[in-house]
Amino acid sequence: MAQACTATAASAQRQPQRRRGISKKVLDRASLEVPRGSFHMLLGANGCGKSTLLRVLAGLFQPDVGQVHVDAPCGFVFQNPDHQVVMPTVAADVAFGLGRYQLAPAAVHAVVQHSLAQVRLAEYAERPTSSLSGGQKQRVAIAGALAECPQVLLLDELTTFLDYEDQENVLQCVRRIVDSSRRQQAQQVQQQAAAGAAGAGAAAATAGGQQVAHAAAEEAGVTALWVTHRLEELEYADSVSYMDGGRIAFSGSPAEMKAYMRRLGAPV
Ligand SMILES: Nc1ncnc2c1ncn2[C@@H]1O[C@H](COP(=O)(O)OP(=O)(O)OP(=O)(O)O)[C@@H](O)[C@H]1O
Repeated sequence: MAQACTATAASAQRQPQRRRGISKKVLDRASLEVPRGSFHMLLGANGCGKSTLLRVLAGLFQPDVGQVHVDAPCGFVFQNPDHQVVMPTVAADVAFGLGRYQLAPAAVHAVVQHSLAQVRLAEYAERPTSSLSGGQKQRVAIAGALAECPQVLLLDELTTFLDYEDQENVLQCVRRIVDSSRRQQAQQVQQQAAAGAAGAGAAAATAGGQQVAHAAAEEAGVTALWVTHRLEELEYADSVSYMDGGRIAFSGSPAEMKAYMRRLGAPV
């Protein structure tokens, strides 16, 4: 399957502000592959380098060595929604990033409503952002990222500051976004195959349809890369990578990940 993001042997050091002159290796030849159209989790203990790798993928932080590829455009959502949701109303916040595109007000309104519908907050457009729960704010932040039609969502520990119900809501929200993007992609494949059938006769259309289906699988919609240290969030993922000491130590399915953790002696 094609990859939406890759980091190849990325190494990086960081220098704590209070300890100038002392730098610490945070990424140590980290290599990550995120399948296109998947909900991929990057799991690991606090401080192992997950957020740094996510920032490297987003272009917010440069590695010392290594190579990075990310399907553009990509959207980043931060751990603390109070750092990202800053406008007085929900609609204004989702529209914030659209300011650079010179869209007509009606087009902005349509994009905002569509993005809010994707996170199931369509009724909240005129609400003050100060009245939202943490989970609702995270979904508004996700809607703001979606408004710019990303192919990749880079999501940094979104559940850290949320209660259990909000954690579930945000996880389900991302799962739905990936699934509905896949369904839309599949529908486009069918429509294109049907158009091919109408134009080229049934036998040729079957082959043509297969080619289109293959091409669409290569461009399989929105990819979500979700950083977390919570093993219990794995049930929402299609695939997972485990980071340890600045390196990707394991990648596989959630079931394979649990088996790997059991071999390490973790209570899974
Ligand atoms: N801005 C920074 N300046 C200096 N050191 C930093 C900075 N940000 C992170 N670090 C250090 O880099 C290491 C990796 O941090 P990072 O945030 O990437 O890890 P993480 O796995 O995402 O952990 P957490 O879950 O705690 O956020 C930590 O030791 C941290 O102290």
